[in-house]
Amino acid sequence: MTSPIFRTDVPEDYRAGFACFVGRPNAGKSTLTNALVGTKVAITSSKPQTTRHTIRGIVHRQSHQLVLVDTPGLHRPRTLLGERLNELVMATLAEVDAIGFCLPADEKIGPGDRFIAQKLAGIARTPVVGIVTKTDRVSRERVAEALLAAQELMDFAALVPVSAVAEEQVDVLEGVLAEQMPLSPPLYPEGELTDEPEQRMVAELVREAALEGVRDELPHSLAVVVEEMLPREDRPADRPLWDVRVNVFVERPSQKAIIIGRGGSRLREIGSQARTGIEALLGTPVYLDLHVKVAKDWQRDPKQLGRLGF
Ligand SMILES: Nc1nc2c(ncn2[C@@H]2O[C@H](COP(=O)(O)OP(=O)(O)OP(=O)(O)O)[C@@H](O)[C@H]2O)c(=O)[nH]1
Repeated sequence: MTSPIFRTDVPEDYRAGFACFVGRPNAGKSTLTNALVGTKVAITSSKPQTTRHTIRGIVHRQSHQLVLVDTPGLHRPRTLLGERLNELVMATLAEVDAIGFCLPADEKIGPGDRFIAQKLAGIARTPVVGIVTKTDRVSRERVAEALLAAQELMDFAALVPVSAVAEEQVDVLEGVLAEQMPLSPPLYPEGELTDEPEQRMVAELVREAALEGVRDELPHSLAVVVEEMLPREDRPADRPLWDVRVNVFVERPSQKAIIIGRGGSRLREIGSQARTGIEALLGTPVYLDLHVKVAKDWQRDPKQLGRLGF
């Protein structure tokens, strides 16, 4: 994906490579990525299917480097967008050095998990590590049961129970994933946490804010595009301000009304929450200009999908 930086001071047994997490919606993939990377890179939300884009976080250590590729959930496609997402996931899976299959400890294995297991079985080259997530939510007995159930599901290179929230076993999982990486010098320089363009992360922050507390069907109908991100001219050097112009696309006028809220109240809340995140990300105050637009049936229209960056 990126050309290696050849260093002479790394140990001979240094390992580096790509890993990604799969699992049904809400399995805990984004939270786990954040726990490993230690910074909020991937966007989490209590609503399923929020991770649309491939966002990488990098775990850089003395002995290994893990480049985490956070993919959208692999699920049965219902729309053209769903199909595109699955294609994207399969393409990513074929390229990585290890796959972490997340299975939440607080839920039984279901058809969604079997669907993913069957897909993964088709990628023979890549080792799959089974990860029983959210172990803090259940008893030790239930964790043991979940591990046994996972073992029945498919052949794993290793099986690790973990809690990203309670930070239990995160280091163990990191070690197990590192073992699966090929011998290689680091692929990215130290300190580089993500190679996602900032604009994409800004778009994700707005998307996350817009999804807070809305009805379940809305997430699929939202796309966010950053139109412009510029430092404002005529500002003193010690008091910079960035202008960030963002469009939120929905499919129907009724959805536009939900996002905007009574007298624009929801949109103001979305703007203020997103701005806090964007300011933290960019390290500068921003003026956020948010617009809500209707793009009819964008999920089914290839031309619109292209324009919206899918
Ligand atoms: N208690 C507990 N909750 C967790 C843990 N990991 C994730 N969660 C919660 O589970 C929900 C889903 O987590 P995400 O990390 O967004 O899940 P995801 O698999 O990335 O979800 P999608 O983007 O929808 O595919 C969030 O509300 C998290 O806070 C954990 O270790 N313990």
